[in-house]
Amino acid sequence: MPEAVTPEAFADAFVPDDDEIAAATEQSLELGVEPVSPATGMALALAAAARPAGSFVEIGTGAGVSGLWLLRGAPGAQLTTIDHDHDRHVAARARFQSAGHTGRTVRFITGRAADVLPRMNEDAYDLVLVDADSEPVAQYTETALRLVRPGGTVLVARVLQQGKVANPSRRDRRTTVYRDLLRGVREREDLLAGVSPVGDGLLQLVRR
Ligand SMILES: C[S@@+](CC[C@H](N)C(=O)[O-])C[C@H]1O[C@@H](n2cnc3c(N)ncnc32)[C@H](O)[C@@H]1O
Repeated sequence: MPEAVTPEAFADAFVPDDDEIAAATEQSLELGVEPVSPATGMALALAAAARPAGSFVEIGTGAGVSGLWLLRGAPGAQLTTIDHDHDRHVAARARFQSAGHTGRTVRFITGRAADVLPRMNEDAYDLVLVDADSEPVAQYTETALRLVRPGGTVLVARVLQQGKVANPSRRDRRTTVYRDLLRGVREREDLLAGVSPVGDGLLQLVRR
């Protein structure tokens, strides 16, 4: 078992190494993208594994780390991944190919989420991961809930914002956006909602 000083570090160290994900992580950092943490990635893989042949959407490809995790959990799934940054998509495409995922498995849509999402089919996907810009996160989440079929899962990364969301004295715009998102989904009868403190916080929603 790994030795680690904090529960978070322990949870990250517990995740087995994966060369492809390590390479994508390195490339992300070179491109100035913060990828999901190893423990968050494994949480994505575990959620994905429940839909082995599912159709997934990812908002915020980066250099491919979170997408590789989703496909590690469900190698038979199909992933549509959206990012407005062309260079990041070039990098991610290379990483997916290197990991053995062909164009039949991964579809890239290069564009702004606000333009792309309204053109996607509703009730058509099994899982949507939201990990893009923060200001429209509630809007993305609402749209994601329309894209998934009943029983489908929506995951939203980084919802705890380095602990700021849990601290009521923190009222900056970004923190408030995530706090309002969590408040808004907590008691909805059409959802099952939970927050996991993994990484920077992962909101997990199931559409009833
Ligand atoms: C935090 S990074 C995603 C990291 C990635 N999920 C991972 O774990 O490797 C956020 C990504 O969202 C993209 N992005 C930001 N705003 C966007 C928008 N409005 N539409 C589409 N992509 C956006 C950025 O280019 C960036 O690659």
